[in-house]
Amino acid sequence: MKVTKVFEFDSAHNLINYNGKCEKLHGHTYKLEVTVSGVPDINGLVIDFTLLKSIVNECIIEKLDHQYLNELFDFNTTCENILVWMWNQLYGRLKTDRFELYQLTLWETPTSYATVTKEDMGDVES
Ligand SMILES: Nc1nc2c(c(=O)[nH]1)N=C([C@H](O)[C@H](O)COP(=O)(O)OP(=O)(O)OP(=O)(O)O)CN2
Ligand SMILES: [Zn+2]
Repeated sequence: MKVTKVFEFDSAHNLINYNGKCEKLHGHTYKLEVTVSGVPDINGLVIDFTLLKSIVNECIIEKLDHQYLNELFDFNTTCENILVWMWNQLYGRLKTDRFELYQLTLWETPTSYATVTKEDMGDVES
């Protein structure tokens, strides 16, 4: 079974090696969907949403919210590259005998998003 929690954060960035409006400084209200797969425990929880919130806030949101992403990262701050970083931050924190990180979807605008799954990333550790 899969369970998903949705987060939002606001960050500024500009793309590098890019010819277009996104080479200029601009901001997004990013939306992040974190999906965990596993077997419900005896009380019917795959992972407690409260625990999931606490881990994602610590590993992702507190680091990126109201930040200029180009100052934090040495890679081009595309959705795709940010997702790989997020996966590596979260994978080890969301892996137990009963559940694990399954999918991340990052919305950059209401019409643009990227998704990464375990199939894309394999068994990487943070
Ligand atoms: N494959 C990718 N392409 C682009 C990315 C990206 O992360 N991955 N990022 C950008 C820019 O950061 C830009 O902010 C988003 O582009 P776009 O969807 O074109 O933004 P709009 O505000 O124009 O969205 P509309 O909903 O179409 O108005 C560019 N490309
Ligand atoms: Zn952008």
